[in-house]
Amino acid sequence: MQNYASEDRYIKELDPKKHEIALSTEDLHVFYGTSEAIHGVSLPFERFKITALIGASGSGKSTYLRSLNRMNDNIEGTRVDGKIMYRDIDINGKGVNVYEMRKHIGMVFQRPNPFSKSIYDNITFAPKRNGIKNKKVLDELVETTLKQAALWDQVKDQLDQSALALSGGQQQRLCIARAIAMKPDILLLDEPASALDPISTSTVEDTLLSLKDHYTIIIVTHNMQQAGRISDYTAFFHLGNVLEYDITSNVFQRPKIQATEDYVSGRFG
Ligand SMILES: Nc1ncnc2c1ncn2[C@@H]1O[C@H](COP(=O)(O)OP(=O)(O)OP(=O)(O)O)[C@@H](O)[C@H]1O
Repeated sequence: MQNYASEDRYIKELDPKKHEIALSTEDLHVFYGTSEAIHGVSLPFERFKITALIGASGSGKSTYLRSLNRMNDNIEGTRVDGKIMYRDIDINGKGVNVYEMRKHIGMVFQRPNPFSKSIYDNITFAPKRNGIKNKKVLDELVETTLKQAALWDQVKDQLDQSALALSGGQQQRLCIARAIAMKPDILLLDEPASALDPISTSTVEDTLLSLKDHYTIIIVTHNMQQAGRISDYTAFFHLGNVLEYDITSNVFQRPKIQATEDYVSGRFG
């Protein structure tokens, strides 16, 4: 792979008076043992917008995404330095209740991973553990979240059936519904459509577009067309650095950095 200079970069500044920033990182470094996978990334994530993280395999997208709600804490030997600012709190700091924080910053993984339970129980599992016991409230939560995830019409008569009997695309939308049942502010998605067929992919994309009225979404994707279709901002990762961050149409149509142009035009990746 061509070696581009990491100093040659363009990171669009967002004026905090005009753009409400829901989450940001400041000089974030991630190490696996002694190996540094993320080299000081500073990015803002605007509220109620979709930001796509793109870049070749191994460029650090998933590592960075996982840091945003401290999923890397679960990987032994991992160290994360730098700030992750959420509502004026550095959630990478000591003393943060990670369980509480993840209620605000939820995650959906690449492979649909519903629990081996009914559709209804998948949605209500975490809210119940969180103290919601009222059946009417839980019923409403199931209906609202399944509607938001564009799944209600297909499953409303089979809520007691196993989630594992759903198609891959339906399972992924159930996982999105399960994540939003905790009413997070921010949704992190790691290639949520890469295991799906084109029709299911398109439904998941429509779901994400409708969700951005209520959620700030950060999505890792290998699919350039998908980033172009759904995201407002795009960050281009290369060897653990972000070389370009801008409005998506600029990144794809008027990239400022040669590496970005080469990547989005398919010259490497
Ligand atoms: N658990 C781990 N332990 C050690 N190194 C890791 C681990 N996970 C990722 N890495 C390394 O960190 C770097 C970034 O990987 P990461 O998976 O974040 O990239 P990516 O851009 O998401 O790639 P892909 O698109 O293939 O998922 C790579 O060099 C990878 O080998």
